[in-house]
Amino acid sequence: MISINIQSAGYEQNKAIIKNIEFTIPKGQVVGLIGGNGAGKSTTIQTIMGTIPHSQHKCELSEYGYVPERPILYDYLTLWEHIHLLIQSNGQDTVKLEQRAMELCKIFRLQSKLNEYPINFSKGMQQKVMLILAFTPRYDFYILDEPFMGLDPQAIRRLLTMIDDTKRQSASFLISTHALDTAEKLCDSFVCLHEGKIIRIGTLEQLQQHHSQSLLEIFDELLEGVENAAV
Ligand SMILES: Nc1ncnc2c1ncn2[C@@H]1O[C@H](COP(=O)(O)OP(=O)(O)OP(=O)(O)O)[C@@H](O)[C@H]1O
Repeated sequence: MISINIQSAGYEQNKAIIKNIEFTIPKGQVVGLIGGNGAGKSTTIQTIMGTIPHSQHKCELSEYGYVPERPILYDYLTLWEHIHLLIQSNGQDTVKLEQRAMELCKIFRLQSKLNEYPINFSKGMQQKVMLILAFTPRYDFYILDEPFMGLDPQAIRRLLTMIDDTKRQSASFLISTHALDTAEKLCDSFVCLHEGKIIRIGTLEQLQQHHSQSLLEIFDELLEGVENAAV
């Protein structure tokens, strides 16, 4: 189980963007981080990863796979060179990693692009490259920031299958997304953020409380409640 405990975090001294973010990610489970634009999802992820400039937090992580919100690619490396760089810097079995990377390139239909430069790929193809790099080594924990963004429907289905398979091997996931219909089916529980604070935590059943609603309807109601209370 991974425990996230963030007292406060922000980009400038004494200017907290997120506050009191506490939740756990049980082994073999997918936790969805949901919230509107600017709610603090990426800031929470950056804090967990220890890359936010100012923070008071306690999150003990070992190695993990990470897909950033926007693809991070080297201008002068081909797809194969990106994979190779990752394999060389990783302590796991090189042959196994190469096999796995090639398998993932096939899954995402990029096997014919190995000698091309990802910097020139379409947005969705670049997203696939980030997924291939994150899923090549086997980790116990993965942080995926908006992983479905730009993916075609086939790639979304394949990613969902990959997450499910990886989860079965006891890996945990923290996934930030606006794709609430997908999140509803994928995630075991949800952390709902608004203006840098948690407004609700729970499974879909716990969030539904009285009657069956979609995650989108629940989130809409939660926001309405918070906004009305603020008036
Ligand atoms: N590098 C930065 N410097 C200063 N402020 C930032 C920076 N990045 C984000 N912020 C601010 O932090 C707040 C939360 O942003 P964050 O990116 O965490 O939201 P988000 O929930 O991921 O939003 P979105 O769904 O739009 O990606 C916003 O008010 C944003 O302007």
